[in-house]
Amino acid sequence: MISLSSAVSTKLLAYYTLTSITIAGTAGSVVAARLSEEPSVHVLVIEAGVSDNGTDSDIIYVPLLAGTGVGTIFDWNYTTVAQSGLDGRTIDFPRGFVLGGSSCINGMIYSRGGSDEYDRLATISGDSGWSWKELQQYILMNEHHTPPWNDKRNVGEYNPLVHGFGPLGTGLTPTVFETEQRVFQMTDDQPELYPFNLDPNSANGLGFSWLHTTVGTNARSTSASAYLHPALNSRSNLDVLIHTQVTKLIETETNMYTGVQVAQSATAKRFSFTASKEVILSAGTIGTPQLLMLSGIGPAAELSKVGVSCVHDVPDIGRNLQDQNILAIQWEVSSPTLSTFLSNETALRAALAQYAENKTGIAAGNTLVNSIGFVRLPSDSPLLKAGDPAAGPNAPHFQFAWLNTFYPNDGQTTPTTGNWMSVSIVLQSPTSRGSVNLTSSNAFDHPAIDPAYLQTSFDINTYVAAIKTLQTLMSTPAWDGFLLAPFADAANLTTDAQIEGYVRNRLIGGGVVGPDLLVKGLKGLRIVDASILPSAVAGFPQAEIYILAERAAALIKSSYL
Ligand SMILES: Cc1cc2nc3c(=O)[nH]c(=O)nc-3n(C[C@H](O)[C@H](O)[C@H](O)COP(=O)(O)OP(=O)(O)OC[C@H]3O[C@@H](n4cnc5c(N)ncnc54)[C@H](O)[C@@H]3O)c2cc1C
Repeated sequence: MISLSSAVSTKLLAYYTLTSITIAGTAGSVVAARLSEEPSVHVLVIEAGVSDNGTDSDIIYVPLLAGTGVGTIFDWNYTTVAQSGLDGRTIDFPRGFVLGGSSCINGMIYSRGGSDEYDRLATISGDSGWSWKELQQYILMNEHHTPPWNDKRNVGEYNPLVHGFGPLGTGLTPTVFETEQRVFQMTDDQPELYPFNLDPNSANGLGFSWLHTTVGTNARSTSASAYLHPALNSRSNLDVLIHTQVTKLIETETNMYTGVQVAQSATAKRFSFTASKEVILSAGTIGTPQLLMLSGIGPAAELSKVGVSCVHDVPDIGRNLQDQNILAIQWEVSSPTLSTFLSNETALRAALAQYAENKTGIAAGNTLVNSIGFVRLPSDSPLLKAGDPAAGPNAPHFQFAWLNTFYPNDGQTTPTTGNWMSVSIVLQSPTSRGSVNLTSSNAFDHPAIDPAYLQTSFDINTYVAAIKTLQTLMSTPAWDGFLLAPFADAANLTTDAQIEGYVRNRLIGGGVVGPDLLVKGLKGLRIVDASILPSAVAGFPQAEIYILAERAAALIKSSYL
């Protein structure tokens, strides 16, 4: 890693021709590391945020602390604009502000989504290379299954054949709670209603499964730790700048963007770097459209509102923002869960001390969420009359994840006593579409983020259907003797109107390029990150982003050689 001042004064400007410049998020780190495998390619990686190895990096890497990076120095700490679908609330919209991007602060769930998700991408892009079948090599070169620290074998809990040999470590829980036993009791009791799916990372996108998370043997695996640092430690053709924000893309020739302007604060001096080949924009769903618009590439009418002159009028930039928000229902239960342990400060301190000592114990593995269910609306559901927004006939409409603790929604306070578990509900194919817009021409001002939650009747009614499905499922015999009572807030969710009120009050946030990912109509500018996905992904997005970045890197490499 180098500082901006040394990059400017010596090495990068004086001695090298940069081949490409990328940004160090989840996707960008994969692309940079893969490109640097070719010694003739020199890559500069630029990250606005902090190092993943500095102060407080335990928050990132200790598996038990997953989730606590939100709202810290590792987060951009964005908030949305007021959401009319959420009774006017604004909600937090976390994104990673760190080397490795959001892979350092996310919930660690690694679930690819079934084949329908990728086949839809291939159809929309017109490139069969994005289909499930043709992506297999990139799927396998991205992650590998690792047994947990206690060497639990996980036999019958996953399918080794669908896991590969890539840098990212993924694994299953070392510690099983009663919650998981009950979930799989339910699939055993009623397989026709609640089918067991051996691995949600297989082509099958439906059913109830054990869940992989991005926990290697005993630490979180991120795109920084798995891809970037090993490359950085062993190659001289890769440089990383942190605390350095790209403020603008530079048009180096007509319609060609191979340069970037950077700065360390709103008032600091601007510097620029130019690549001989291209700039690979991987600033994520908020950063990428923001940067394009700051550079005059975007919808002319929106740009003129903040005094940015439009150089290329591209109406789609900043449109179609989709976010899969989360809603939890919590139950008090009869035996200890992770919540029991988390509310015992002495036990928590002892676990963190044990982890610091030898990387073992409850802090060394995923314990929060270990089982998941992907469910479709019934085929005769009136909600599907106007069309089915899911990726295909084997793609889910909603997802339930069982959490071994009290997972608070907006406005709820975690109880200090009792044993708790929660089920989070996530819509898989929301039809509401929002936007990202500039609030000023200053790159350091946060943009206006409007996910437009619950703007369509399909979205709100599918939430209502999902909650009713969950209520049925949680009243099957498998849960007898374990569930005591739902948390007071959710105790009276009987009518559709009561359920809708709960959703709107409690919910929390969770085709600009061609098939080659080059920005249409421009040269030297490619986008590789979640902002190019045309629709929300069933499952969880990070796995699809890693896979997409692997193929993108291969396409880019072959275009250089
Ligand atoms: C709290 C949270 C929980 C999540 N949980 C899960 C989960 O359990 N499973 C899952 O699959 N997905 C999860 N996700 C989503 C997933 O992590 C993201 O979709 C994915 O990591 C995004 O990858 P990306 O490469 O598109 O962007 P990011 O990884 O966000 O990378 C963008 C990078 O660009 C940098 N950047 C932005 N603008 C600039 C600029 N102007 N100059 C320089 N650098 C810039 C950012 O700092 C960041 O490092 C979660 C996300 C969050 C925030």
